[in-house]
Amino acid sequence: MKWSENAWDEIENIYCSIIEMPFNQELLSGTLLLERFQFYMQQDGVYLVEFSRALSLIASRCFNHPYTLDFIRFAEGAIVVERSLHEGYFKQFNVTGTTEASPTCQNYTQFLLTKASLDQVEVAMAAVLPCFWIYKKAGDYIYANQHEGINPYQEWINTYAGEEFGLLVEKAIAICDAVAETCSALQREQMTKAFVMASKLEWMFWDSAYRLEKWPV
Ligand SMILES: Cc1ncc(CO)c(N)n1
Repeated sequence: MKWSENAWDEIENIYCSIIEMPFNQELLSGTLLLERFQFYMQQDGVYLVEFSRALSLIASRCFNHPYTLDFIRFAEGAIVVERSLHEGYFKQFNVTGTTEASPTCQNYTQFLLTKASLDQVEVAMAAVLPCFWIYKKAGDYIYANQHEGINPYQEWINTYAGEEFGLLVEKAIAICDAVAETCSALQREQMTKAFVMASKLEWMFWDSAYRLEKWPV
């Protein structure tokens, strides 16, 4: 069994819970309150900047030139999506100003940056994989189950259900499987642990947007 198959089995229940979340169900029906989507967009802007820094760190730590190039491209992709958020949705939905990270966004991005800088690079690669894989799966699910008619969030749905993003995701999974082959059982376990933790944080990210999460102090 490939490492990724086993890792996905570990998070299947988290993924199922993610697609059932009110945020995603309302996104697919187009009924999600604009305020919640705006909150999400703004936090995702913060997230994507830090995510691309984590990917760049991993790129610099790869031993193998093709992987370095792949991670540089992933980092570039995250910045391109962030820019298009600013130029598209931020304008369309009147989202302004810079934002402080919410508690969950802070938790998630710092987790990724810590893994990317301090952990074994294979573990860092596993930590960023849910960001690709869960979004692809959730994007495909939302795309396939969306309702007839106009959905104000269509462009977002198309981004993650799109073929271009799908190719990046396949590559990220294939790299994790290839590096897992070179790891010990203990190291593979650490990869899976990081993968599961990032999946929990993905769940929390949507939940925090739905709740319009604030700092308690
Ligand atoms: C929180 C989050 N995770 C993953 C992605 C997709 O890269 C995103 N845009 N935002």
